Amino acid sequence: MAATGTDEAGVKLWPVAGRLIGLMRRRRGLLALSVVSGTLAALFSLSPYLATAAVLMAFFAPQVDWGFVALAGLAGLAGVVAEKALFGLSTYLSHRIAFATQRELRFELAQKLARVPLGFTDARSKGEIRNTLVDEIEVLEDGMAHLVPEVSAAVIAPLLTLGLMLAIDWRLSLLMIAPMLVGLWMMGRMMKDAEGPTRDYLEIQSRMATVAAEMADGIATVRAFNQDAQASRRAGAVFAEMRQMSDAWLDRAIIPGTAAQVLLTSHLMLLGSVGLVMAAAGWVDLAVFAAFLAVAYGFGDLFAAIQGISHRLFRQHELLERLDALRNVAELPPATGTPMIAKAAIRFDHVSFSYGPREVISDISFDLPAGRCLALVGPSGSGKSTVARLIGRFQDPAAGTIRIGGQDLCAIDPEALHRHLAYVFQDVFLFSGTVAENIALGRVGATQAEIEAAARVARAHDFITALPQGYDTVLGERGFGLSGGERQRISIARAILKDAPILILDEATAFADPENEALIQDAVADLARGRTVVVIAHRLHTIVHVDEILVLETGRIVERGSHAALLAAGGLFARMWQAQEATRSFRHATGAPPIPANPALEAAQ
Ligand SMILES: Nc1ncnc2c1ncn2[C@@H]1O[C@H](COP(=O)(O)OP(=O)(O)OP(=O)(O)O)[C@@H](O)[C@H]1O
Repeated sequence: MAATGTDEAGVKLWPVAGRLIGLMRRRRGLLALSVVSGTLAALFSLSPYLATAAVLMAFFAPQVDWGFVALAGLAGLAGVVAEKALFGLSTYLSHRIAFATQRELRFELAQKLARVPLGFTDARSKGEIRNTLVDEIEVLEDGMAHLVPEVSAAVIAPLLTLGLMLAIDWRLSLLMIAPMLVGLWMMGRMMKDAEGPTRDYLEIQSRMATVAAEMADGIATVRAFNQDAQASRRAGAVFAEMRQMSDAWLDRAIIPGTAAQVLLTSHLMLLGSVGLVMAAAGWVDLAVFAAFLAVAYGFGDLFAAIQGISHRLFRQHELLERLDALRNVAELPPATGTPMIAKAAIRFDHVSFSYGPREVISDISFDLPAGRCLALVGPSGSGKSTVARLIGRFQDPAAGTIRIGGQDLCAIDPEALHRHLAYVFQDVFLFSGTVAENIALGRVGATQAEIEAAARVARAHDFITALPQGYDTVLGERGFGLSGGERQRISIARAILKDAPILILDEATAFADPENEALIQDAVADLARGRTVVVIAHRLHTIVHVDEILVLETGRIVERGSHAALLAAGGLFARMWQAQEATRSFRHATGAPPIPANPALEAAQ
């Protein structure tokens, strides 16, 4: 048994059990009840063997007491009934506790994900997070649910029985447990060997989840680029890796595993043969020997249960480590200041930011008074979105300070901050729910009338009412069924409903249908009016009248000023403008629909 307590690899199973129990500590009353009923069940499980032993001892006595024999038989039977009932109760309770704990863990992790910098979820694949949140916590639940009844069965009852047996005859007791102890020691060695492979196994399993999620999420892109074969090859490589490591583990485990199994079940043979010789020689009482044989028979089952629990606990060890890794991710430091924002003015003071070792924002400063509009322009990858995300404190800057209403962003309560900000991103996330629920994301508790009013301003009401169930139409996992333009308008409706004083707008790059685009721009115009606006602009003619334009290149502000001033300066902005104007003239010359100007930002003045 010692081998299961601490194997030499340093995987200490008792602390793992302790941690699992720790996870369930909130329900310690029920847990105690489960332990008591599990222990009693384990003790009662020995009753048929003890009853048989008693019958055999009575049978070998000089005078057979048939009344006692009948009583022992009945007691054995009653013990079996009690065992099943108590085991059922223990399992029922431990499952209830485990389900509740599982829910708490998932909830805790979901909340945690809301508090970590968004960069964390960017960097880790969605599949990996989903794997921990869904699959790995499911396995932990299994560990928690089976821990108490199985530990009771595997440890407490054998220990008590062993004590009793030792008191009756230590030599026969030794014969009974010696091969088992060697078998358990071998199992411990195997677990030591399995530590690395188990970690690899879980890591590959996590990668498989990532690949599966990518295949499901990116299926359209994969097909569009005719990359089915390539994607299948990538997935196939991970599946093959999993198979290879499972095969290798099987090859390594089969011989010691079989030997351990033989040892764990050979106690009956050893006790039977050596004990018989001892009984024949008169060294032990025949009745005691017969009783030991009966108990040893049941003892084997109990030791087999130790194997089960050790295996389960061993797996939980790795899962707990992975869970801890997620639970211990550093959160954005909590705000220390007041939850109020006085004015919707934004100021960047020498702000820099890096993704890992790579600096993507370098020494950026600007001042955006409340109610004004700032445009961020620049080549792809120049850092426009990163600046916008820093305003929402998706990440904290590595250097410099960002202030809203004169307060350091880090001193503003995150909830207050997000109440003051509305984002309209290009990539609109629609969750599985009705259209109304998706719009109501902008303000919890919004009434149907408010939702509809927002949808009208967002020029979304007409297409929504044309949907099969109108506002009650359920949208798919990623808003399946709505066009890009329609998604944008849902997103604008959300922002209108939110009515935040600061608007961060990532201007949609392209919509095939100019009518749709005109609608969006009208909606944005209404949304932007009277707010402080930061717009990531891709089409330069849409920001002709904004208060200030920042031109970014590789994370630095290379030019700044009004549209006219930047054109006159003849720098990067002027070159970008000329390139876009050339495209617009070409579209005009070829009769392609004109790209409408963006009245939104003019209206925001
Ligand atoms: N999660 C991330 N991890 C590492 N690097 C990132 C991450 N997100 C963005 N970057 C890098 O940061 C730089 C700035 O990206 P950002 O998205 O801010 O540029 P952008 O100007 O908005 O580009 P675009 O116009 O193409 O949207 C880019 O070089 C990009 O590769």
